[in-house]
Amino acid sequence: MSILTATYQLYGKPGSFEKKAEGIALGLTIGSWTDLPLLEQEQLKHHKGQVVSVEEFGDAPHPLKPDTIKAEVKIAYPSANFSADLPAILTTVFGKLSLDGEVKLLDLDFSEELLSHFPGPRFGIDGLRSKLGVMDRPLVMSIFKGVIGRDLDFMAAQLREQALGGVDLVKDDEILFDNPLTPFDQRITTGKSALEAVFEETGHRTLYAVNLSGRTSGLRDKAKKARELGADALLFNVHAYGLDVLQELAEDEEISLPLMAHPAFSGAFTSSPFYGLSTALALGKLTRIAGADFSLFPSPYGSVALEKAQALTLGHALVEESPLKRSFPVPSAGIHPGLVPLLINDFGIDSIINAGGGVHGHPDGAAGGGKAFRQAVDAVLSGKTLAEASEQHQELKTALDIWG
Ligand SMILES: CSCCC(=O)C(=O)COP(=O)(O)O
Ligand SMILES: [Mg+2]
Repeated sequence: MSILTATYQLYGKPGSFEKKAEGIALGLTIGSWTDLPLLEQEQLKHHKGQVVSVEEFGDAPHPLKPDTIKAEVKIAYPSANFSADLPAILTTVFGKLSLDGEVKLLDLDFSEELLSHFPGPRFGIDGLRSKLGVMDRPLVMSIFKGVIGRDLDFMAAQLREQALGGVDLVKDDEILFDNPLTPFDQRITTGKSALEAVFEETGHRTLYAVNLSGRTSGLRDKAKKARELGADALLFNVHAYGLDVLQELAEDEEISLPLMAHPAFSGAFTSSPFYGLSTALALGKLTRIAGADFSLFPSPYGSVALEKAQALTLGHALVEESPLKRSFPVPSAGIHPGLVPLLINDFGIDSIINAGGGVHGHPDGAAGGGKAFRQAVDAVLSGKTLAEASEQHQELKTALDIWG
């Protein structure tokens, strides 16, 4: 029988965790197993959660309750207890438990059999690289900014500038929804012709990820329409909808488009050190399992920073060895060209450098901003410092002068 092992972080008095763990293992599976008649105990034992390990950290007291310490507890759940879908899994391992005091779900370890029920990314890092024909460097992505209240002409001009800067991808900002000035369908068709024009002029290919938004019941048809209209990729605010909605989109053969998961809303259930899910689990492992080809998350050094160890664990969860394809890590927020050496050092070349303000805020416009990022990437890959490269590249020099 296959199992799913959950790792939890708890706080409590030293020596109290075995009992607490046993309570969770029972409470989330067969309830008061020990009070049942022997025959029923025997019949139900295959459904009982098992405490796998309890590790106390005596040197990690609770910051506000110094008589309690941190512990990590692993509990294995028989897969016979749940159907092979994320709503059932999350309800089993962290349903009512998520409401029961300071408990944080750190990780879930899927058996290979259970994992086989999930799609993972349809394209993954290799598929996206093939689409773009870029195999040997981090991709560079920029974000539409200030498009709310503006029309399609503004959008097309901004897209053209970004593409001329040499970025590989441009994505909608996650706060751009359906609206009369830049409707979904026309964003796709207008974007496509703007990017095709740049390709014909320069030979550089840029893909555009349009924000798939609206009521859940309409998403599938909207995504299919996007494909018919020639969309390159879909941005999706997965955590506002739920991971299972992402999975539905990823599995649909008639959609079959790269899916870019935005982290909007996830801070509501990942940011607390005591409650919710770890960011690595929510934005890393589960987002990959559910089928995201890209996962955006706060980088450790930008304007909305994630603690470095968490960001690295998250990035690793997207690319670690697995039967599933790899998702692109996209560390984001407040990124400028001066951060490119750190980004490549920490996330490797199989990652995406993503910037909004760092592209549009460049004094030479978005085209200059895009070029500065591409110059920074080339400098790092050829073993030059950014300062050295900036002697040859004016756009990079300007960016470094402003942002450092
Ligand atoms: C918090 S990760 C998502 C980043 C994002 O959505 C964004 O728009 C970043 O823009 P910036 O101008 O900070 O590059
Ligand atoms: Mg944004």
